[in-house]
This record gives sequence, structure tokens and C-alpha cells, in this order.
Amino acid sequence: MRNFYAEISQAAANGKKLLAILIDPDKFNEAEAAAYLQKIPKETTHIFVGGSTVAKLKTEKTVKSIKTETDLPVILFPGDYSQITETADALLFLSLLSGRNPEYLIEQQVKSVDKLKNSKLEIIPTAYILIDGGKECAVQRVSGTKPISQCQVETIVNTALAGEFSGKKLIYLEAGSGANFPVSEEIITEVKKAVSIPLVIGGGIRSLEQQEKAYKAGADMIVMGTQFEN
Ligand SMILES: CC(C)=CCC/C(C)=C/CC/C(C)=C/CC/C(C)=C/COP(=O)(O)OP(=O)(O)O
Ligand SMILES: O=P(O)(O)OC[C@@H](O)CO
Ligand SMILES: [Mg+2]
Repeated sequence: MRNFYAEISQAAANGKKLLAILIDPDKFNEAEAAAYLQKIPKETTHIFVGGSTVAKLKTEKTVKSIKTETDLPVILFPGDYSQITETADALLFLSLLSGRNPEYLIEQQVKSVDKLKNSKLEIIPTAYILIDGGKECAVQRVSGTKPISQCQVETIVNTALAGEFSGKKLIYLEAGSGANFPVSEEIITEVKKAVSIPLVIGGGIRSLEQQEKAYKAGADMIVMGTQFEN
């Protein structure tokens, strides 16, 4: 059986850059899954599926329609435990470490256990860190937490390291979907220097130039969503 985390970790160790395209089920038309997959970059290595708020069963429908059209790994990136579906390959088991809302630090995770305890989904413990991207984003609204300012580099690095020390397997620095500006190269470089687990960067990345900058600064995986929405 494939181990999706091992593949990500191997790629990071070998300097092979990864590109995940995020599908927000609320904005996705299953009938157009094939056309959607045509228009995303050919360099795409992973499909993420999730949203800050998603109608019941919509995630499952979305995943099923994608799975019939591609062999790319489909990884859940849930805003809420109700988005978990067996039909995906793996789950980013997020903990919002930038915030101090217990609901998103541990409560959602406890609520998900009934669904996960007999599941075959691969679980990837992920330190999710929200960083200011220049405008109020959905994660901020839904979680009721503040992002960390891009000026607070040391706090961001320490939060990422606290995640690694707690056993998280991935660090995900998030500037927010549709951010005005992405996570800075300085932050990416400093976090990458400090941690030894793969580093995922998302939010506000639209151009090839922004992608290149993030990879060069030390991102192992980039996540892009808004750019490929209709
Ligand atoms: C691990 C389990 C069971 C649940 C995770 C629950 C946690 C901790 C979530 C973190 C906080 C959160 C609300 C994350 C949402 C991540 C996400 C899918 C963002 C994308 O948001 P969009 O829905 O694209 O936002 P817009 O609607 O603004 O584009
Ligand atoms: O939609 P964009 O801005 O590409 O952000 C992607 C992802 O990191 C959002 O959670
Ligand atoms: Mg979005």
C-alpha cells in the first residue's frame, strides 16, 4: 500500500518540489471534473480537497468525481471534521497552532475519532499556522483566531518547532485563501532552517514567479487554490 507521507518526505529529502492544487468543494462542479483537471498545471503532484465551510456530503461527491478522472493522490484538507470521507487517500490532521481556540487545537480532532478509528485513511499530523496575508481570511473568521504578523518571524519559527516537538509530520504555513500577499521568503527560509519535517506553503500564490520564490526559499510543497477557481 502507498504511504503518501513517506512519498512527500522522500521528495522533500531529494529536493523534488511538490505542487498541490486545492479544490474547494463548495465551488466545484462534479460534472466538470475532467475539464478542471485539464486546466491545472501538468506539474501538479497532489490534489487537496477542503474548505473552511462545506455543505454536508459535498466533499465526498467532489472526491469521487476527481478520483474517476485522475490517479493523483487526493488529500483531505478539512476546515471541519464533518468533511472527512473514506473516499480520499489521506487526511491532513490539522491543528491550528497559531491560534488559541481549543476547538481547532483539539476539539475538532476528538470529534473526528469516531469516523477515523476504523478508517483506512492515512492520517498526517499537521501543524497548521495562520500568517497574516493582508486581509481577513476564511480560516480567521471560522476559527475566531488571529493570524501571526509576518513581522513576528521568531514566533512563527517557534510555533513551527513546537509543532515538530509535538510530533507533527508536516508544517503548513498559511497566508489564507486569496491572500493579498503570500508568506514571505524570509519566513519560509527561517522555518525551513529550523525544522526537519516537510514544509508546505499556501495562500495568495498566483504566479510562476511567486512559486519559484517560495520553492527557492525552502518550500517543499506549494498549495494553490484560488488561481484555478472559475
Ligand atoms: C483534523 C480535523 C478533524 C479537522 C480540522 C479542523 C481544523 C483544525 C481546521 C483548521 C482551521 C480551518 C478552518 C481550516 C480551513 C482550511 C481550508 C480548507 C481553507 C481554505 O479555505 P476556503 O474555503 O478556500 O476559503 P475561501 O472560501 O475564503 O476561499
Ligand atoms: O486559494 P489560495 O490563495 O491559492 O490559497 C491556497 C490555500 O493555502 C488556502 O488554504
Ligand atoms: Mg478558497
